[in-house]
Order: sequence, then structure tokens, then C-alpha cells
Amino acid sequence: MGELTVTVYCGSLSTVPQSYLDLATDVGERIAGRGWDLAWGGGKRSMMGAVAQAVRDGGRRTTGVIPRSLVEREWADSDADDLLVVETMRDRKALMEAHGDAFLALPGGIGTLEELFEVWTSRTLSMHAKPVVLLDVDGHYTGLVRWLGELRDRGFVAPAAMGMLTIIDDVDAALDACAS
Ligand SMILES: CC(C)=CCNc1ncnc2c1ncn2[C@@H]1O[C@H](COP(=O)(O)O)[C@@H](O)[C@H]1O
Repeated sequence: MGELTVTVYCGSLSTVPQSYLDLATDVGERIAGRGWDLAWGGGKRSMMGAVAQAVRDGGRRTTGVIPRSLVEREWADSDADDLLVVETMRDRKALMEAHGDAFLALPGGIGTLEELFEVWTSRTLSMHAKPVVLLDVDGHYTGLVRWLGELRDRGFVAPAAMGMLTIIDDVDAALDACAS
């Protein structure tokens, strides 16, 4: 397996349970352990900070992309190897997409969902061919995944589109999917 940059989307709020911070650290350690690099939203708070810190502690590179307006609110991570400060949210998403060879969503909230859906829908429209992986631990996404299945059964989501989102509950298997 060669070197990869994984773009990670995950929760940014300080209110998430500790076990999710630990999960983010675990993911970061394993990304670095594979000799891979990280692109992320550039924040130091919560899971976002935890995953980036773990990748750096493992000796690999972190590239953060953050809009100027969120530099304070999300505690822009001055330890990032590259901190790209952009003007708009759309610039942020575009750069996070451009920097990643694969996209991995950990448990998160509405921002995570927004970013996941953008990279997934753009994959279904053949705008890129990179893996899109959802790490669904602890049943975080059970309701969403069930509903998406219903939408597929009712003809609103193409089976092929469902096939372009890899849903996995194990960290190492999720990283394997990022490399495939
Ligand atoms: C104007 C525009 C295109 C908005 C689209 N909306 C978004 N696009 C990209 N990242 C987002 C958006 N909304 C929230 N986020 C980011 O997603 C991250 C995770 O948020 P959350 O904790 O899952 O909640 C946070 O860094 C948050 O700033």
C-alpha cells in the first residue's frame, strides 16, 4: 500500500462523549501507523483536534483547511504542518476534497454530514473516483443508514449510489477501504 492522504470529517463540538475523542485519536494513530497523511478542517477542538494531534504524534503530516471566519471559533490548529486559511466554506470543502486521496467520515454532526454528502454525491456524478467511507461505530449512523436503505428501496437512491458509500464499523477495515 503506497502513501495516501486521507481527508477526515468528524465532530467539532466539545460536547461529544469522551469515547469519540478516543476513537478520533485511534484513527489518527492508525493513519500515521500506515505511513499516511491527514487533511482535515484545521480545527483544534474536539475530535478534529484529536485526530490531527494523533497523526502528528505518529510523525505524519497534517494539512488543515479553515475559513478565516472560523479561525477563532474552531481554534485553528497552529501546529498543522500546513494550515490553509481560505475565504469561504466552499473554498474549504474544495481544498479538503482536492487534498485527499480518500474521504473518511467519523461520527459527527451536521457539518460532518454536509461534507460527507457532498463528496458522496459528487462521486455518484463521476466528478471524482476516490473512496468515500463512513465509519459507523456505536450505531452512530444507524438511523441514517436505515433511512438511506429505505430511500433506495423506494427508488429514490440508486443501488449504484449506495454502492459508492462504504459503511464500516471497524477502524482498520475503514482504512483498508480508503486504500482500495
Ligand atoms: C456555505 C456552505 C457551503 C456551507 C456548507 N456547510 C459546511 N460546509 C463545510 N463544512 C462545514 C459546513 N458546516 C459545518 N462544517 C464544518 O464541519 C465540521 C464538523 O462539524 P460538526 O461538528 O459535524 O457539525 C466543522 O469544522 C464545521 O465547521
